[in-house]
Amino acid sequence: MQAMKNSGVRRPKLDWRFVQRFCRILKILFPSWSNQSVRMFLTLLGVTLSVQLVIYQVGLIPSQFYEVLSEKNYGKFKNLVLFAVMLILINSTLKSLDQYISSLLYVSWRKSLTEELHRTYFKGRVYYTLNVLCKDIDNPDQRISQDVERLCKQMSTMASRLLISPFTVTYYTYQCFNSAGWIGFVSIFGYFVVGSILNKILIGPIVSMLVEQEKLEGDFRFKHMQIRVNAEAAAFYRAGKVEHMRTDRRLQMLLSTQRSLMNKELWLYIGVNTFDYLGSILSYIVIAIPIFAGDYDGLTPGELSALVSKNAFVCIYLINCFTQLIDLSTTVSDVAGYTHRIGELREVMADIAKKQCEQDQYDPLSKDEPYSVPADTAFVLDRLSYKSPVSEELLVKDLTLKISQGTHMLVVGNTGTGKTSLLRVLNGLWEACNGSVEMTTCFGPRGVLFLPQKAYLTDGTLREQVIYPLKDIYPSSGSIDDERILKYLELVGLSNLLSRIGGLDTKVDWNWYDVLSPGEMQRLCFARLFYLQPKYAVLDEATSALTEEAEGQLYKACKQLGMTLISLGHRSTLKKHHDIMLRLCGGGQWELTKLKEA
Ligand SMILES: Nc1ncnc2c1ncn2[C@@H]1O[C@H](COP(=O)(O)OP(=O)(O)OP(=O)(O)O)[C@@H](O)[C@H]1O
Repeated sequence: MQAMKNSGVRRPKLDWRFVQRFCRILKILFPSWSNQSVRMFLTLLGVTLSVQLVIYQVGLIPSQFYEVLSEKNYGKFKNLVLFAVMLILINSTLKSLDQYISSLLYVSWRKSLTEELHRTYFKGRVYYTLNVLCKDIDNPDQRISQDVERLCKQMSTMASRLLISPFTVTYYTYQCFNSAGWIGFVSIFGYFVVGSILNKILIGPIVSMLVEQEKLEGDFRFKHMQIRVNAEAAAFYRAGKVEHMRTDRRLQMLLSTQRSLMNKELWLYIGVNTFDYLGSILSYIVIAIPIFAGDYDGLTPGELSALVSKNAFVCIYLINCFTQLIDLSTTVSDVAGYTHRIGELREVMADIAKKQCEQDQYDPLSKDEPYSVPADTAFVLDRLSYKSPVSEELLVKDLTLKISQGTHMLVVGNTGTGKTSLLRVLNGLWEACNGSVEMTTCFGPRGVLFLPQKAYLTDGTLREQVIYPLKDIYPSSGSIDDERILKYLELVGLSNLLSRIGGLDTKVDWNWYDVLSPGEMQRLCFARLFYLQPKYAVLDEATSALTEEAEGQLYKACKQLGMTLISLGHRSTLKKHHDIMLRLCGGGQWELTKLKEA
């Protein structure tokens, strides 16, 4: 909403930018000539052309009936009926095939476009920056799931009509020119041009309103998702009333925008329908011109009515081709709206990905020359200063320190002093304002692993929770891997979970956040840590929901497994597990103290 109100932000319209964005999307939908979508598209073209040939034959049938009936020729009449039935059967089969291929195209397009968006979305840290730090774009999830779906649906419904129109327009223009002369042909074309200009004017405001409506649709859905995810917390507050009010408020905003959109669409509908019905009268005016000019004076009434019927079909069909194009206006306005939303998302994601790629090039690990930092060091911070993205005040100023193997470090400080932000900077999620931070070891099982403050559980089986973020177990380990997982589940005190769930690989359809207590979630995250056994474990209040005794056991186990710990926390009992302590004092100040003598 805010973005739309900014005077600097261009409103989405049916303009050149739309054409560019649309062409870029087309490139994704049709990546190469040998692509499946291209083959389907060509088949669709073949089928629609065949439909047109059959329709042309069907259209000529009434005039043949006039002729046969006025001659009272029973034999010809019988053959004509059989011919007509056959044509209708072919026609209905081809039309069904047309619908079927359009649906297949929709699925294929949706796959290509969504997968392309996913590729950039999940590249590096793009999804984080987009969802947490980037304020330029609303509801990326909705754009990827719903907007792509609707765009592909609308395009697939348009496809066959758009595909065929150049052929039908050319053919029926030629026929119309033959039967009604240049006056008929020019008047029909003029009529179409006027209709198109009017429609372009009427579509203009609809596109930007549709974009706004989709944003509000996303906000409304997000509100429901928020309640779904936090149902228990809301229920403890007995927050039904307030959430009801807030959710209704979002619904009202959405519905009022939908109403305004419909008001604008009303004018477009009036335009489209008037164009349709005026078109049918225009066809008779076009036919009337040669009749009143006396061109057909020599014909008998039977011949004249057959000719009028044939000419009427040709002219009506040409007008119909144009009205079908004009009827697409509402679909075009939808396509334009979704194209802008998806195009905008692609552009922002590409920008973020490019920027992150440039940043990563400065990563010393990716440089060719040997790095001078000792191998037993994980992070080197040199006069590092950072701040939160929305504030100008430094959280930490000129922090210089090395995090080395075997030296366990505790980071403490008041709320909001920037402890978790330090980890964000170490992980490359946030940029430093000044100075440098270098991660001199890799990320993952053999290097550094972060346990964030909010335990993250993915969807899937218990095994998938434990081995996360690995995709599969180590292929060679087989049953040894099972034993390791079971051992670590026991070590963290979660063996009961295994019997509760029914096995490591039992498929679960619940949300892990709903069935585990915060303590159990933290224990599960430790099982993950033990399984992955990194050299360095960065723990952000990872034991806050556990007893001090459990905390002690888990820290001991980490050390026995050879991990160097970097912990954040408020508890004084944490001190005894660490060698040095970094205190963040706020306002950029910090102090480093030794907890144990070496
Ligand atoms: N995504 C964000 N966008 C803008 N500001 C943020 C964001 N995340 C955190 N901040 C702000 O940055 C400051 C430091 O936050 P941080 O999470 O590092 O605090 P912390 O010291 O870890 O606090 P706590 O002890 O409560 O975990 C806070 O003022 C916070 O509001």
